[in-house]
Amino acid sequence: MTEKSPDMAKQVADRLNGRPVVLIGLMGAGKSAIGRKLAARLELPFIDADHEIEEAASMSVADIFEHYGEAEFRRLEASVMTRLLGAGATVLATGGGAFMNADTRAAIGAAGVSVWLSADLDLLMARVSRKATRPLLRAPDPRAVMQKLMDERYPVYATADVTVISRDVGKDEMADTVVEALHYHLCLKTPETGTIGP
Ligand SMILES: Nc1ncnc2c1ncn2[C@@H]1O[C@H](COP(=O)(O)OP(=O)(O)OP(=O)(O)O)[C@@H](O)[C@H]1O
Ligand SMILES: O=C(O)C1=C[C@@H](O)[C@@H](O)[C@H](O)C1
Ligand SMILES: [Mg+2]
Repeated sequence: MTEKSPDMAKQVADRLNGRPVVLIGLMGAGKSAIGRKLAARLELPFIDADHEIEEAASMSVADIFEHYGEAEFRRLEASVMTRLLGAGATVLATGGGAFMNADTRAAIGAAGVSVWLSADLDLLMARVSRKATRPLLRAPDPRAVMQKLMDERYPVYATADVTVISRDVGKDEMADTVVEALHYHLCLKTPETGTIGP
């Protein structure tokens, strides 16, 4: 399927003016899948932070957790995020925990435009149950883990510049919705009132 509004995407890309769009959200929210389609619409490079971490460590995220522990993964994640945020205008899909690091959050705020893909528990569980590669969910009750992560993280994710509710619609429709939300944030909203300008 083709994108709905190439003009809108072009205006968003112009307004980004060298800044990355940084996608945040829980596992299964669609950061990687929607991020790839968003990048195509904005004609920007797509970067997946989890993939970059795997390249830097020459091993999978699951293996880093298993062999070095979560704390070491978080250190590596923070350092990779610093590097990626300096890469100019890109669409950057973060790992689900990256925005929970205060330094990383501040760096995202300074360098980029953050977009939270917010999704409810049922949708997330339906999505993540397709693959067993996520180390945090290798637990006796993955749904309870996801609920706990939602409780801890959603108040922090909610500080993102833009929030898009992840709906059970196709990926192209979701990517179009993100373009529209970015267009509203970057091109229509006035900083003073938060409403549509001038
Ligand atoms: N809008 C959508 N419609 C249908 N499937 C989707 C949609 N968004 C994501 N998916 C699918 O859900 C699964 C999880 O999505 P994805 O891997 O993009 O999540 P993520 O936010 O990157 O998660 P993680 O933090 O674990 O990397 C994938 O199989 C993806 O293709
Ligand atoms: O939500 C999280 O903390 C994680 C999400 C994934 O993207 C990976 O970064 C890793 O599995 C941890
Ligand atoms: Mg991902």
